[in-house]
Amino acid sequence: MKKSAVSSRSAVKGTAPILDVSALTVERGKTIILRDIAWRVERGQHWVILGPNGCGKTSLLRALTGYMPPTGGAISVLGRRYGDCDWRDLRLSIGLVTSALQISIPPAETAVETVMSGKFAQLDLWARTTRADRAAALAHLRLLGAGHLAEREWIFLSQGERQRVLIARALMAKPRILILDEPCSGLDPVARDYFLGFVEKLARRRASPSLVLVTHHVEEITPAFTHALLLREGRVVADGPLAKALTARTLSTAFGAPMRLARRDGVWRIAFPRAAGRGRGD
Ligand SMILES: Nc1ncnc2c1ncn2[C@@H]1O[C@H](COP(=O)(O)OP(=O)(O)OP(=O)(O)O)[C@@H](O)[C@H]1O
Repeated sequence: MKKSAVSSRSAVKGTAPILDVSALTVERGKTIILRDIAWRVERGQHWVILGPNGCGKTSLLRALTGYMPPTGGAISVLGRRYGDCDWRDLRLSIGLVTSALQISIPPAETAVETVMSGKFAQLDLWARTTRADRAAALAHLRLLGAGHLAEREWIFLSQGERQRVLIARALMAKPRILILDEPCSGLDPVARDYFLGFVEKLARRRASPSLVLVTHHVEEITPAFTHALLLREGRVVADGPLAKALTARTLSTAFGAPMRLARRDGVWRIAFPRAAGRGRGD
């Protein structure tokens, strides 16, 4: 039986995975950016994607959101496959919070306006919104601990505040999966800890979309994350439940350097064996 037939049947039953990526390959010229990626996100799972610079994380996100057409394989969202239906429709099920968005926000736009613009997953459309949209936007801001910022203009928001406003904005479209692309970059350690507290709170809500956190840092994996996908050179090194997929061995393979991994007081940490501490002064 063809895979698409299986997918659409399970969608009818309401049992389709939220995201189903199979044999995904992306090539540009002679460069193979992603090779034969298989990845499945089921309801209630929260994933972390880890891997070194250039391993293909951003390319995978771009493929998932329809901006990087694959050269092979298939991507389905809730049983509906890219190529078989309007990709803009599928896009609405996938919220993406990425720093690339930040330059597109008008500097004088208030936080609540920015959040309302997320209803259509497009910029500059808040003028078509209603009082109910405004109430929803304020509720999302409050959920992210940013209710007090509602009338503050974008240009005045700190980096951590901007990230929370962009997450509230992404929630306006009621996505089934919410991708946070390196959301902690640029945050100081205290702001990072505070921000991760909100991510954890969001993940633990019953109505939360499945979260996908893209990061280089294991410290950012809060307890609500259940699964991990590790990439290296465009390939999957490991995927599955955290306890199985995230080990010293898989991390060392993904990052191409020996590492130790430990979890203390709920916080993951890596350490480098002494001999591998190149240039660290010890
Ligand atoms: N359109 C393209 N044409 C050719 N090569 C590309 C293209 N887009 C990305 N690449 C290459 O694919 C590889 C993966 O890039 P990608 O940006 O997905 O990595 P990444 O894991 O997100 O890296 P980082 O952690 O540094 O953000 C890189 O070597 C990049 O130069």
